[in-house]
Amino acid sequence: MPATPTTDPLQRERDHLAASRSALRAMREDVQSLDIRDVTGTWVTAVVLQNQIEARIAALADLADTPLFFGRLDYLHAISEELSEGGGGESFYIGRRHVHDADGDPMVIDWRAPVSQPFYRASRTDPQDVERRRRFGYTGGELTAYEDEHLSDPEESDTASALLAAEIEKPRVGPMRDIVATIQPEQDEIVRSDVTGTICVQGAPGTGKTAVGLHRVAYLLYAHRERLARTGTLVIGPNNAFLSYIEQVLPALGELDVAQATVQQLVGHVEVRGEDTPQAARLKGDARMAEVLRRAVRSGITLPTEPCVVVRGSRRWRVPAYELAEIIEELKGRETRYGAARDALAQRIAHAVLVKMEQGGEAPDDRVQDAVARNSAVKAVVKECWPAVDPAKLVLRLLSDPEFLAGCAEGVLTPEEQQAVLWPKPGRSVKTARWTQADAVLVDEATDLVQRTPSLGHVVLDEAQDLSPMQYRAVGRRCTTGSATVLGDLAQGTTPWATASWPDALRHLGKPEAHVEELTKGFRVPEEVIAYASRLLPAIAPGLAPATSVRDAPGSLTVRRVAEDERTRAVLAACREALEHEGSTGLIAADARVPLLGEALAAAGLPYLSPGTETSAEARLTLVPASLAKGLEYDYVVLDEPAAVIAGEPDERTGLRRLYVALTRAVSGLTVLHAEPLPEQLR
Ligand SMILES: Nc1ncnc2c1ncn2[C@@H]1O[C@H](COP(=O)(O)OP(=O)(O)OP(=O)(O)O)[C@@H](O)[C@H]1O
Repeated sequence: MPATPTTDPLQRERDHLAASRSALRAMREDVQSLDIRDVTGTWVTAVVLQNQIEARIAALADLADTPLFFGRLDYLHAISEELSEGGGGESFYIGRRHVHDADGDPMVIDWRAPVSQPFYRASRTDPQDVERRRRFGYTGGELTAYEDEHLSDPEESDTASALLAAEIEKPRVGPMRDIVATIQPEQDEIVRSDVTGTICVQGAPGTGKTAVGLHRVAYLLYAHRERLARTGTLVIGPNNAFLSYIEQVLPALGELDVAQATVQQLVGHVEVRGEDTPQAARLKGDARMAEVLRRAVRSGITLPTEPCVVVRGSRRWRVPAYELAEIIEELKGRETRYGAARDALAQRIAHAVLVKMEQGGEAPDDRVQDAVARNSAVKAVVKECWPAVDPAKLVLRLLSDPEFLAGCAEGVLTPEEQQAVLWPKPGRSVKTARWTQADAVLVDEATDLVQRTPSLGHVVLDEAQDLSPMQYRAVGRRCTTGSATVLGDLAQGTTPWATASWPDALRHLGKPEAHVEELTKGFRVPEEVIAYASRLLPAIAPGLAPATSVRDAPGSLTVRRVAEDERTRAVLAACREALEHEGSTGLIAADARVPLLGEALAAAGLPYLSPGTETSAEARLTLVPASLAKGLEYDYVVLDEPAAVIAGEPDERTGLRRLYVALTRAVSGLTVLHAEPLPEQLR
């Protein structure tokens, strides 16, 4: 603190920043100086405690390039103790984490605390008791500017925030960043919605779906820390390139324990080496397969023809076949998992034996029932009538044996559909079979029919529009007792089974009651570019509202026709031109044209990266196959030959959707180069 308090408001804020930094340092030193030798009992508790302490020290690190606070709220009235995280004052600094001084009074409040909420939600029509909202601007680690809104002042009118604009325009280098400083009211409603409810967000490209999903996890972990630490949280994305792009957002928000996976990784019971035709993939992804599998799993259940005779000591106890059959029929009628019912069968037979023992004058207890359940005669009945099922072997048989499939699929799949589902060559063993991605999902379903899949506390499912009904089921069983955040854009669905309606998708997920929210304000793509791309909407997703953009950037779109033999040279020139600007550049091309363009870039001495490799100030050009562009963004995009992007897909609508994805990746400028005609919508 300076000796004489300054009257310069900016300096006062800088002083508060400096004081908060030293308070944070003191908090860290406090933790570092903890001596656990006296408090720990065993070696194990010592290790656990030490790990917790180290995690806490890491969480209290002061990151030089992330400002400790980005906003301040001045309330008209004092806030209740409970809401203010212990601070009884009227003014709060909002940041990524809570910082308190030596007396325990807050210097910075966590953005997720209730008292911070008006920073995101208060408006002139609903000031929420906020007199002044202040946003801070930073250059490097230095606090250099602030912007005020006097929400309760009727004389003041709304002006666009220059700091928000600057934040959005900041060049993209490196992985995705957090947006805590500028979450918008409609986004905040999703971020802070209740943990018990599943929410589905339909949003045009760049409306912040991914950002909102990640911030929602951070918020839920704050609001329900214990519960979610126990049950776990998971973010699901379309591929590893995407997951590495987003992987640093949550750690930057102090959340280090959120798992990430693709759907394929979730269902990795078998090694995937084969590929399906689109028709086979569509059928295998169809929800009707769940019924086929259910029947397959239960197909081995038979009724006994012989009684079960249990010998104990000198006596023999006999459960007649009809009684065994009754037990089996009763268990079949219940919707318990196959494996659990199998365990129950042994117990039920043992119970029947016990009843006979009692009738015979004995007084057996529970231990006797357990022993009888393990008796070889009982086990033999279980093995015969309710055989153990190996899910992978079962699916292998289903996809290899036409008669078995016909038996299980009768009345569910037509004979032609059954033919399409069968492998072209029967599989010999689980290890050697050419499993496809869709097959792995079937194995996952079968596994769950045998034994319940454990549920997590919360799952974020990004780019959800690309999942098949069977994939939704696979994700759904991982959040049966938890909730989900489903994010997607129907216009960007590029799989043969892409979602046509969110209510259908949510039904397959097992969350039919979920709310569907729509985001339409785009933060990535400039107006001119989004308007151009939106011309495809009537063809690819009629009924969806086109996105607007928060930014008008005249000159951000260039569409140029070039002669075919000039095309590669024009692409190289456009990349060079884009690289003259600050930030990242993506060259997006049809997958088939990527090798050729890679060679051309190398020959021209232009170094480039693949998606998933982090861009840095030195390496700013990424060569992106159109199939991997989803979810990613670059400051400048050069799009090579739209006709080839369309031709790379099995049908025109999917081709146009792939093109829509490619057209919506640019933050500052998009250059489209084509030798072949553009699709009619873009002419
Ligand atoms: N409130 C915000 N403030 C600043 N930047 C934002 C905000 N919301 C979103 N953004 C930025 O806009 C860009 C697009 O966001 P995001 O990737 O989450 O969109 P999306 O809807 O998932 O897009 P897509 O459909 O293409 O996957 C990101 O750079 C993100 O940081």
